Amino acid sequence: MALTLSSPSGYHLDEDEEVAVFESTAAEHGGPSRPRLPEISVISPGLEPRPSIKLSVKPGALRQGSCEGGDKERVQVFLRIRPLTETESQRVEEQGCVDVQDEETLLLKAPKESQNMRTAERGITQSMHKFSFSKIFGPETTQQQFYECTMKKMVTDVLQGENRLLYTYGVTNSGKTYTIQGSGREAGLLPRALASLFRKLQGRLYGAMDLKPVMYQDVRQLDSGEIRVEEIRRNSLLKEVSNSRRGGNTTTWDSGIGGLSSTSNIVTQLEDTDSVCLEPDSLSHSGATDLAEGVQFSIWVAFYEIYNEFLYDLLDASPSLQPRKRATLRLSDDKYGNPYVKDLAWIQVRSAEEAWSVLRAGRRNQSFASTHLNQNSSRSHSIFSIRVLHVHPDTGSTEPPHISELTVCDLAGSERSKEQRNGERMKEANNINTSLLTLGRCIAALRHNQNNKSRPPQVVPFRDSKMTRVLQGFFCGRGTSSMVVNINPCSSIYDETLQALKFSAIATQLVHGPSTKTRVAYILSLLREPPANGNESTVMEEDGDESEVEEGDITMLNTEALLQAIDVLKREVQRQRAEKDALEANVREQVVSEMMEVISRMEDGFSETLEAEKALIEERYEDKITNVQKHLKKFHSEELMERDQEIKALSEALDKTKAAEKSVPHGDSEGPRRSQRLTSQAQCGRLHAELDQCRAQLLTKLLFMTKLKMQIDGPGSSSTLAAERKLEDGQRNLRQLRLDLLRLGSDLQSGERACCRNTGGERLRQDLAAADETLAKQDQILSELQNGLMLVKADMRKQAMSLSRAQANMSPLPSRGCAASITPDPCQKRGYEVAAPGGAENRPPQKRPFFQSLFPTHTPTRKINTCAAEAASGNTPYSRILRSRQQSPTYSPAPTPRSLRGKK
Ligand SMILES: Nc1ncnc2c1ncn2[C@@H]1O[C@H](COP(=O)(O)OP(=O)(O)OP(=O)(O)O)[C@@H](O)[C@H]1O
Repeated sequence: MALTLSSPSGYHLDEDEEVAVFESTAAEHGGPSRPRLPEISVISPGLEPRPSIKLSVKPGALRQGSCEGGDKERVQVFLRIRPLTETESQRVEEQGCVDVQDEETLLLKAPKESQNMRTAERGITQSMHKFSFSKIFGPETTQQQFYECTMKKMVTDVLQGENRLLYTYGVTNSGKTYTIQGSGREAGLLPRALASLFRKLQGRLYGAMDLKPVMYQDVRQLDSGEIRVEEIRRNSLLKEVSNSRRGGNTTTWDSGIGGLSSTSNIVTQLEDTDSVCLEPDSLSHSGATDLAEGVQFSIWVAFYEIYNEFLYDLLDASPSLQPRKRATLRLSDDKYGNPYVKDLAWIQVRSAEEAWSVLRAGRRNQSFASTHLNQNSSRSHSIFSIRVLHVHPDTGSTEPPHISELTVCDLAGSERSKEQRNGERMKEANNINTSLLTLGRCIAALRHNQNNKSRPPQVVPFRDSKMTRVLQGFFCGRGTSSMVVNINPCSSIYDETLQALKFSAIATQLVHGPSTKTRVAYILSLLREPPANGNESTVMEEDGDESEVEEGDITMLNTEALLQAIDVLKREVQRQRAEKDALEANVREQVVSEMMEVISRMEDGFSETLEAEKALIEERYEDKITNVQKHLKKFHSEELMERDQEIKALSEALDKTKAAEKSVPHGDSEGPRRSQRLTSQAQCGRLHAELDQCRAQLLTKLLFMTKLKMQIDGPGSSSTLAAERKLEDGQRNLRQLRLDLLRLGSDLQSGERACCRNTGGERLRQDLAAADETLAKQDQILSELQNGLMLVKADMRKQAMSLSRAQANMSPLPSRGCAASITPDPCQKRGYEVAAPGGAENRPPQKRPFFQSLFPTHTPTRKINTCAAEAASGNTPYSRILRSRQQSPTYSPAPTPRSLRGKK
């Protein structure tokens, strides 16, 4: 099952290629239809799948002696795992995340805290990755063993006229510089290669300086003056090295870019001796090389670095001028479009020691700095080139000597630029990462071109960085390249290690192919039909003017060819544009996905913080609520206690009042209201009885009056009619009075009940006030009724008087006996017939005691009683009004309590 993972390290891959690079071990298991990630991503160098490999082959099981193997056509990629330092072991960095399964297979297992594990947990990637290499070297591998298996053969090849490149790639602090240069007595690949080279060339060295390598891969015949200049330069450099070693001088350069960042006063890791420190038996294994007969070899070396995308010559030291700004070097193309470093110092060396001295001189100028991961971190890509001129001194040939080259490149370590706090370090890290990314893109494009021969070739972006441009030739058929991937087994840098290994996985796909055309050479090849199969230089070969051909001159082409070239270039531009667009889209996509990852990490962080804060706030508020509850409880219990005390006090006061009421039955108005109501109830009853009695009397009187009227006047007498009307009014008033009294009684009873039920002081007071009000109204009604009654009685008296007068007037009339037979006048019995209108005896019997007992201290009642007395006497304004109203034709009886209530 082919995986559709994003391409490693951000290099563009098309689908077919992904199939070749990423294979899944889950394919054999025939997984479910729903796509799911396999447990292990297998990143294989071969196009054919490897058989499954048993796990847990210990690193010690690697065959250290065997260095053969791997496809010769394929670019060799070696993996070297460095041992953990003591400090790292103490930090428990060893978590088994790097597992060597056999000498070609490595299994990476993501540690728990790694980013890879987090993405694996979300199902985006796998947590285990399998990589294959040409050969894996474990932590116990010695420098000698590593040299034997990697570079030894290269030295031989170079002496036989081949071009070879070896470069190290890896995360910072993974052992690249250690591998190339060595440390202490553990000399690295480069010193070993130099020692081996001179050992092989014993007796075959060409000592003269008249032939010098120039430009891309040319040789120049020097004249005597030039030879002298070269000798001076060489001697001064070697002298300077020996002087500085004796005097312990250090050199400080100003890079001119961002202040002092290129310093050589860092303690060199190499032993400061005149000879390369090698094990006694190391050269004995070098073996004899089949060198061509009659050929002598002139060895020239150059050492330069690419720092922040600027080229610096490390052998261009002028002590007299220090400190000074270092001169930057320029990259140029020769007439075939091959790049070379212009004005680079090539120094002829005649022994391993001299080469060693030159190397040390260059190291002093190299840019090192202390970073958070490495105390002595290379901040630049350093390139050491050995050019071997194959000279035929005896033949007298005019042909320039053949030239072969061995280049060793110690790339700066990839790292997270954000880890760098220092601005200069961050800039360096950015530049390092950019150039390494370009290298990755170049390798990916080369592999694409090799794997997709039918498709139009991709432009390899060598020109996007200085480093790729310098090394371009080795990827384009000038020679072969080998890659050493250094890794550090620390779990804390697992994610960076994984990226480095993914990068190398692409390199393992490369095969050494024919040259890829670039620039002028490429254009020329496009113009030739059919392509010139490697003889493209023939067009330009006749041009002897170096200054013209140096940058690649195509102006000598005729117009037709130039127009053709323009068309070709137009098409090329369009294709490149499309490619760049695709690349940009890819980069954008990756940036977005990375941003999304960062955002999701931030989200996780925020939600964690939010949860923590929520919990904290909840805890705080729970505490607050508990406190408030406690205080409220306390407050309420205090309140309740106070209320209880108040109730107690009130009930005591009530008890006291009741007791006082009992003891004082007729207290003042503030006193025992309940007894008043009881008394009033009794009085109402009595009043009711009295009224009934009055009514009976009135009825009797009415009958008597009716009889008298019938007897005296006969029907239709006006005075009798008025009396009848008044009597009817009186009756109506009396009925109303009875009803009101009944209502009063029930009100009093309900008031009494309410009084008993309600224990609240305030409510009691309100009810009492309402009862008082009702009593006052009833008093008023009663007094009105009384007045009405008195008026009726006064009318009756008048009637009685008029009757007696009528009787007196009728005395001459017969039937005195008849009169005697008439029922005696009840008024006479009571003495009404002689009573003066204002006499006290005219008052209704028992009236005063009733009101006095009902409202003993009530002033209005007394007033009413007084008024009633006055009314009875007929002297009060009210009686006068009544009289006037009685006389008026619109007279109506006094308002009843019901009508009063209705008005309210
Ligand atoms: N195989 C090894 N055996 C013992 N020590 C090693 C080995 N590889 C590396 N080291 C030690 O690890 C440390 C870091 O190595 P080195 O400086 O070569 O890393 P680097 O990859 O060049 O780092 P940078 O990219 O930052 O320059 C050094 O102290 C070195 O001595």
